[in-house]
Amino acid sequence: MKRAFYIGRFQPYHNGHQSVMERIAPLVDEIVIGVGSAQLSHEVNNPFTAGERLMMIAAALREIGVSYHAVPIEDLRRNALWVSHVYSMTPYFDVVYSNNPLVIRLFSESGKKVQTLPMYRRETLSGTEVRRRMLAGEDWRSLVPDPVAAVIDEIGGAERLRAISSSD
Ligand SMILES: Nc1ncnc2c1ncn2[C@@H]1O[C@H](COP(=O)(O)OP(=O)(O)OP(=O)(O)O)[C@@H](O)[C@H]1O
Ligand SMILES: NC(=O)c1ccc[n+]([C@@H]2O[C@H](COP(=O)(O)O)[C@@H](O)[C@H]2O)c1
Repeated sequence: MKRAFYIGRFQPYHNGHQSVMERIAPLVDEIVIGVGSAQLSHEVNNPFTAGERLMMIAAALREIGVSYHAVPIEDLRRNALWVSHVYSMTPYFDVVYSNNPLVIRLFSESGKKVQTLPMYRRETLSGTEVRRRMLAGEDWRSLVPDPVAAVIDEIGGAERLRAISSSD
């Protein structure tokens, strides 16, 4: 059984994340997905709860049909202990896929195999751009899988983000 680990904040889950999942899925038996900064929500840069992000991931991955475990992971103030913290919360995995320099450094130093993947249409596919468009009232739905847009609509995500932003 080969498992890959992929962590992100998924604020929200977008088509860049989906392209990463599609590329990893054929290479492994299961994907272990870390929902990072799980303690954060209701902030302009982190509007969604860990539970809401789990709903987005479930909706998106139903389309791919990959086996996965999604695990919320809260941040820890000590980077040197973070990899052990992740291990304590996740099923065993063989390889990490990430483009985050700190994540790459911490897992590499622990001896774990780390792979990077090329960014996919990064000029538009970022959580930052999806949130910017939600705030500006521009089209954000085309940047996320349709089932994720449905989840965000169901929880009133764009309205929440605008309300949080205007009370800042
Ligand atoms: N367009 C993309 N193509 C490939 N990988 C991506 C893309 N966008 C993000 N990633 C990668 O997915 C992982 C999780 O990213 P994250 O959830 O922080 O998304 P983000 O779009 O970078 O978010 P934000 O803009 O909110 O900081 C990281 O390793 C990140 O580099
Ligand atoms: N010390 C820590 O808590 C620590 C270290 C490295 C990464 N992380 C988390 O891992 C996730 C990485 O995801 P991104 O690639 O989306 O930034 C983030 O949620 C980040 O906060 C946490």
